[in-house]
Amino acid sequence: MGDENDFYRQLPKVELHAHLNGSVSSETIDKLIARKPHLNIQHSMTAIRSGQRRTLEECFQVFKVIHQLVDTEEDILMVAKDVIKEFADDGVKYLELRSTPREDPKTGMTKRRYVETVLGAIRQCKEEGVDIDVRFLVAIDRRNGAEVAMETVRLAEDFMLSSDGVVVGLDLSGDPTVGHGRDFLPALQRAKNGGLKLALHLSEVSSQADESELLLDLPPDRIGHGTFLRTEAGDTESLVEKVRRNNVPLELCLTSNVKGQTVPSYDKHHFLYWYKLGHPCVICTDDKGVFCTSLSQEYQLAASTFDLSREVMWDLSQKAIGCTFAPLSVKEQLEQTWAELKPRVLQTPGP
Ligand SMILES: CNc1ncnc2c1ncn2[C@@H]1O[C@H](COP(=O)(O)O)[C@@H](O)[C@H]1O
Ligand SMILES: [Zn+2]
Repeated sequence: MGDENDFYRQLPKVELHAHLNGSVSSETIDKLIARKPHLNIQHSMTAIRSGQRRTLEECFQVFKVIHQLVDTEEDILMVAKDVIKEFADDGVKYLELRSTPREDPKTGMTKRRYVETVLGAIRQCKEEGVDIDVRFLVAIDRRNGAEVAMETVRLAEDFMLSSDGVVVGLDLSGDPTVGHGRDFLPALQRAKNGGLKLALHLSEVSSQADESELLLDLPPDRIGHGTFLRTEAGDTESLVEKVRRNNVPLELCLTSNVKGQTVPSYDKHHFLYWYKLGHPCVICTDDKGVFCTSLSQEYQLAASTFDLSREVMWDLSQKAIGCTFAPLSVKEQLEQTWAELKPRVLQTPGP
């Protein structure tokens, strides 16, 4: 009798929505705390455990604490390598990591060095033979405004051309209650014209209808969360219709949304709505460290909540390949990997 945990760990998976500093495991947090005892940071300040919930605002406080712990090149290298290896151990074959470049005059960190360090971690994991293909999305934190956003786009453009295909796109994230998407339109438009793919957090909270309406016209290449797309009415065409017309895949993160209280319970998660429409949906973790989860756990949770079979979950993980920002040759390789693993993983007897 196949154990469900084992099945979901062995299921080959694609992770497309993972914030680097939100993905730091408690083991890595231990190492960081040991490096910086003077900060007096406790474990309870960096993670939201099972059964616990926080407002989204409180979640953003947690990131500030983690950022204090991760403020040198050495920290970033360690964090990125640990996170990549943890995803690989969890059966993730292809990962798109995202992170906001930070500078810190105290440690001498620059935004360019920040990105170079993450790319260095990706390279080292590859050299060490870690069985995972990793790409990077440069993140814009909406809190930092339009000017910084444009700077970030320029940085991303540089790396897109010099990183051997590792930097593939841009993310718009950060506290959704801060700022307005219209301020980021010029930067996002420029990025898109320059060939960067766009993964945008959209309608993570209610009251973002105007912004989503505007940003959906870009259109983005993928949408993070889209929790309130369904209920917010647009002016002319509904937001749902716009998303469907452009066939923009959704990155859906069950635990993140429930623990962050933008979705009242797992069974009310908008996954089911979009899945039933036959719309491309990719299950993701968002912040596996902060929300104490893993991608295999998220797949298992979706399966148990919505009563989906192993075959259905296999299809979901396979369809995610088509939603990656990887070049066609990589997508074909991944399809090959899925095909090779299928008989062994799927056809072992279930419960
Ligand atoms: C919970 N839902 C969410 N909504 C919006 N943005 C989020 C997020 N979770 C994480 N981030 C974004 O990712 C940063 C941490 O990783 P990096 O320092 O970039 O690696 C946060 O500061 C925030 O900007
Ligand atoms: Zn996110």
